[in-house]
Amino acid sequence: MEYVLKVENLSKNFNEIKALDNINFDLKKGEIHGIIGANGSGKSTFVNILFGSKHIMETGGYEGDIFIDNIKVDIKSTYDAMKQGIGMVHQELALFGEQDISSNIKINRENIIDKTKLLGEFALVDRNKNEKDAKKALLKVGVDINPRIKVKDIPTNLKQFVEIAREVDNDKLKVLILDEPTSSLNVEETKILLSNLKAIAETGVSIIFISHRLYEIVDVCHRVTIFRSGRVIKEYKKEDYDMDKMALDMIGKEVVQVSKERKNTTKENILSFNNVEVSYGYEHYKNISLDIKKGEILGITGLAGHGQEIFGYGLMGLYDMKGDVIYKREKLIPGDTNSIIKKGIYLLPDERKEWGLLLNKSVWENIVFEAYDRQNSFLKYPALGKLSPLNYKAIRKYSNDMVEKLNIKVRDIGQKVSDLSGGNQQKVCIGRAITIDPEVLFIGEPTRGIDLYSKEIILDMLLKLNEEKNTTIIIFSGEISELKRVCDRIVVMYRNRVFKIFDDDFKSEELSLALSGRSLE
Ligand SMILES: Nc1ncnc2c1ncn2[C@@H]1O[C@H](COP(=O)(O)OP(=O)(O)OP(=O)(O)O)[C@@H](O)[C@H]1O
Repeated sequence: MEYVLKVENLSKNFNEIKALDNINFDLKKGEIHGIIGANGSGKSTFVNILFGSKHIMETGGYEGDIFIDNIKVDIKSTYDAMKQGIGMVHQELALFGEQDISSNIKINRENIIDKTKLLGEFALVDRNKNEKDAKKALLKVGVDINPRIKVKDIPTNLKQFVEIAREVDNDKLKVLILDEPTSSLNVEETKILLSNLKAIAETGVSIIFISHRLYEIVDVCHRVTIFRSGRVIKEYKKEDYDMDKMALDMIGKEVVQVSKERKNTTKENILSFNNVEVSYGYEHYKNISLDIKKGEILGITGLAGHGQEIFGYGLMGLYDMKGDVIYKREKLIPGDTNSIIKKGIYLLPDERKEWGLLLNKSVWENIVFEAYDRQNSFLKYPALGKLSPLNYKAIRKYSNDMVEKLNIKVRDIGQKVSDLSGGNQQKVCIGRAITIDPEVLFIGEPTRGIDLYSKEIILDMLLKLNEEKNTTIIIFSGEISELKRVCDRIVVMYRNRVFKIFDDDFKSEELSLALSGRSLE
């Protein structure tokens, strides 16, 4: 059997945490090999080792052997990995926003105009050829966009395609590692990417594919390896795929899906957007109106790039919003974030880099700091305000409870957030939002990058927050099946406007049609 990559007895410790324990893994030429596992099960650590990531070396390296084309290799840096033909797209995107798409794709592989034709020693970048190459690579991954556009002006879903195109442009690429490449893509874009990955694999490139979406894994992968607590629990061949069994292997117990009994009948609006205008980059939204009802869970959905995030982002100043916004009969100034938060509205954006996590601080500090900072919570002597010392006993109890309730995988609440897996960092953010206890909570893609067990825990927490505290929750997300389970109403955005609002029959064919701007009539 022709293995392009083989891994034997790979282990990795982060101090006392055993992130990987004797992993054996192989990858055939032209194979798409899926890796699945709960948050914190070691998937990213595994691929970070293969890609020579800096933080692996800085934390003592790894044990075990890695073979490329049957030759043992020592991967100590990203450079070593790239020399072996390994390319990787991380969970957190790494592009240069101020540069155009083609410069990002051709980075370190720029075409140079023949020096002999030039005076002097310096070489000139051949922009035309770069753009042609970039266009070719983009088409290979399934998108047709102008490579001259600056990366900062394209939405996250397109950035994901640009990053993959950057790796695919490398004609020495043997192994392509994709860590949750579809988490910011909608159903259509995911289909496009998956079918193009299949075509790329057919050209002989081998792919390691990490995802929390089982249906994608079984669609695109020839083989799947399941990680649990840093170990390989099982390997599935395509003919043996069974999603229920795979889920059970991954989590170690059955997952029960939560859902809401819809009963919100209030007519009272808590927050209204009246003919507002929103803009960012090249996008412009005009005359947008939406009433949000007190105590409801409102889902806002749409294909990526159609504006599901504009209300939360506009109100909190991440996008420019102008116009009339009324909160409990009072006029709000969009972008005046501090006073809006003080009034009881909070936003947890869908992009991780916007979360405002204090990466070098502990889990407990991240959970309580905003409530302490903005609301003087967790003080030993509340009457003294900020002069009071913190009530560490209460903080410890509260943070431990939150860690348990949200199933956050941590050594203890003193662990630095930067040391947590991506999914567990996300859960810390949700813990922070719950701690602030807002009256209105905007939350973007709350289950992105979250394993299928923890997804239910998060949705259940949101349901409880809504039921017990009557918090109005606005979830903007592309995960329609989840919205259907937990929302009172669902707004479908299409081409920069509110296309339709559904308040009863979520099963209707109309909801799917609305996503592409169509209706039954
Ligand atoms: N730099 C680090 N220092 C300490 N512990 C770390 C560090 N990086 C990762 N870990 C720990 O290693 C374990 C595996 O994390 P890893 O990121 O590989 O999980 P994952 O399966 O990719 O999770 P997710 O699905 O959430 O992305 C976790 O317990 C995590 O807290």
